[in-house]
Amino acid sequence: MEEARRAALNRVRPIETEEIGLMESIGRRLAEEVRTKEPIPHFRRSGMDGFAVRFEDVAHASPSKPVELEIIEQIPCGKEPVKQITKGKASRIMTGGMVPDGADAVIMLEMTEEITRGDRAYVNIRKADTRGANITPIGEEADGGAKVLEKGQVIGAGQTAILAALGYSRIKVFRKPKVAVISTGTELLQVAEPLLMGKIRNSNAYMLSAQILSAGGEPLLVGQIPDDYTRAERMIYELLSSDADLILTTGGVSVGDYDIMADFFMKWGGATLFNKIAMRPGSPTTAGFWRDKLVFGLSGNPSACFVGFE
Ligand SMILES: Nc1nc2c(c(=O)[nH]1)N[C@H]1C(S)=C(S)[C@@H](COP(=O)(O)OP(=O)(O)OC[C@H]3O[C@@H](n4cnc5c(N)ncnc54)[C@H](O)[C@@H]3O)O[C@H]1N2
Ligand code: MOO
Repeated sequence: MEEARRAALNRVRPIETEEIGLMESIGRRLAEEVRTKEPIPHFRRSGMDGFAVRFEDVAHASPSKPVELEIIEQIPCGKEPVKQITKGKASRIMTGGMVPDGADAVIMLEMTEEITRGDRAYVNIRKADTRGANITPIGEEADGGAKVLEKGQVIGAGQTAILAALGYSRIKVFRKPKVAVISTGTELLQVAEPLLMGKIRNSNAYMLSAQILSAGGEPLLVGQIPDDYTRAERMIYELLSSDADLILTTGGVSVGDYDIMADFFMKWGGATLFNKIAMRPGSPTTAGFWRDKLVFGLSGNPSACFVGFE
């Protein structure tokens, strides 16, 4: 199987790229690596609601010997602090807030008690914690210029969040490959048709469309044809000079009298890469290429067709 995979992959060329909006890029593949422009976070960030302090001031604080500090500023998220923390001072800070200069620890609100005397506010600190406690230093999550996403990665929820956080409103992605599907089989009915003796509805074309979509391609259901060699040949040659990037056929690749795709791959103008794979289901999976296009002859047997595609 690895050999067959390699034979096919050796023939593929990288697809063109396009630049699209962030929302449209969800589910697509990145055409370039993504690096941070600034460190993340780009300011010292508090991880708790509490008080920004100088560790030195509270190093010996305990429930029985709390340390009292004067509150000099309120720092909600999104505000740049204006006051520096000096000896005996503290600022009230929220989770996600910017830690003021001079502070080197944030004490959780639960370890403190606020008091007011006259028109001044103070806080009693009952626990010292450690130097640097509850502060995310600049660049802790990623340095400025660090590679955070690889070329070729699928843009899922996490990747979308990263792109948004880094300020990418337009994304360079690979174009979706157009994958043409031809279903062969005289027994095939359209999905909406009533059943007839000996006939079945074409389920492979829809199963393959779902697989193509999951793999990031654009399915084109180009036709459902009977086991008629000339029609199949004409359809494939037309597709080879169309804008389809890849051609898939289902059915007719085994040794039966009407297995027209097996004949096609023996006689066509392209090169056949393999016409059997040591796997089950999917043993008659066939592949060839013509100029720069791959054509896969997948089995008609639904489970073999599914596995052959994967
Ligand atoms: N004498 C031999 N007979 C078979 C061999 C063999 O080595 N010697 N291999 C068997 C294996 S394994 C498989 S797999 C199948 C492969 O057959 P084909 O890929 O040529 O497929 P068909 O004969 O056209 O159809 C097989 C089966 O699937 C149904 N089918 C076909 N198209 C569709 C469709 N679009 N949607 C749903 N179902 C479809 C078709 O009616 C048949 O029942 O060959 C074995 N035989
Ligand atoms: O090889 Mo067939 O593909 O067993 O079902």
